[in-house]
Parts: sequence; structure tokens; C-alpha cells
Amino acid sequence: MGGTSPDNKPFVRSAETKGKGQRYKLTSAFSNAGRGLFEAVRSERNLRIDACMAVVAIALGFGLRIDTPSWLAVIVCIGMMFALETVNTAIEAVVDLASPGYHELARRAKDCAAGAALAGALASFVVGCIIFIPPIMAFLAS
Ligand SMILES: Nc1ncnc2c1ncn2[C@@H]1O[C@H](COP(=O)(O)OP(=O)(O)OP(=O)(O)O)[C@@H](O)[C@H]1O
Repeated sequence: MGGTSPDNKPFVRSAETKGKGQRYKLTSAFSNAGRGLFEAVRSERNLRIDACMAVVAIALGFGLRIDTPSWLAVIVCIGMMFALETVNTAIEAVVDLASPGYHELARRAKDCAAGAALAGALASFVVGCIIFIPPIMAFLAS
């Protein structure tokens, strides 16, 4: 479709053909994005921890019958964490490609990407505390 890589693996769309108006099927775009998410979850411990936290939050949400605004906050936090960790994984891969050896800019890029994921995780933790602690306390007191 769009040429081959040096090791003969087909590009869905190469940088060369990108600007020439070549059609790119929506199904291919979804399949590549899904593969990226799957690979990130498989390779990144932090994403697997996020997935476990998401399952716990959803179970608590059903168990404690949280309201619609709380569900919206939980869903946004889960989506934000998966997005940030996946972008962090992408940045790590690009940095490793561009700078396999030590470089101060590589360090800064990776530290900033990790910092973004940490900021999202801290915000999600606070949101989780605000949503879940009051009903848990009420449940324990009853
Ligand atoms: N090429 C490099 N040059 C300079 N420092 C680097 C380089 N690669 C990694 N580092 C430093 O090592 C840290 C860990 O990098 P690594 O690639 O192991 O990420 P990681 O442990 O998978 O991070 P995360 O937990 O965010 O997924 C980076 O945050 C950075 O400070």
C-alpha cells in the first residue's frame, strides 16, 4: 500500500506517500491505534497498574452507586491516565530511537513525559479520594 520498510515489512502509510493524498482506511487507523494501546499496556508496568486501578474504581463506582457526575469524573480520569501513559510510552520509544546513548535532552524529554503522567496520576488520586472516601466512610459508619 505505502511501500516497504528496510526489513521488508509493509508500511500502512510511509512518510514519503503521506503528503501525496494517499487514502488511509479508517479501519487501519483504528487497528494501528489499538495495537499501540495493546503494546503500551503489555510493555509498561505503570499502565498495568492504571488498568488495575481503573477496574477497582469501576467496581467501587457500581458498589457504592456513585452519581452521574462522579461517573463522568472517573471515566475522564481513566481515559486521561491511559492517554498520558501511552503518550509517555511513545515518547520513550522515539527518544530511544533518536538517542540510544546518554543525552541531556533525552533525559529531559523522558523526565518531562514521566512528569506529565505523574501529574495526571496525582490529579486522578485526588478525584478518587473526593468521590470514594465519603461514601466509604458512610458505609463503614452504617
Ligand atoms: N538516552 C537517555 N539519556 C539520558 N537519560 C536517559 C536516557 N534514557 C533514559 N534516561 C533516564 O532514565 C529514566 C528512565 O528511563 P526509561 O527509558 O527506563 O524509562 P522508564 O523507566 O520506562 O520510565 P517510566 O517509568 O516513565 O515508563 C528517564 O526518566 C531519564 O531520566
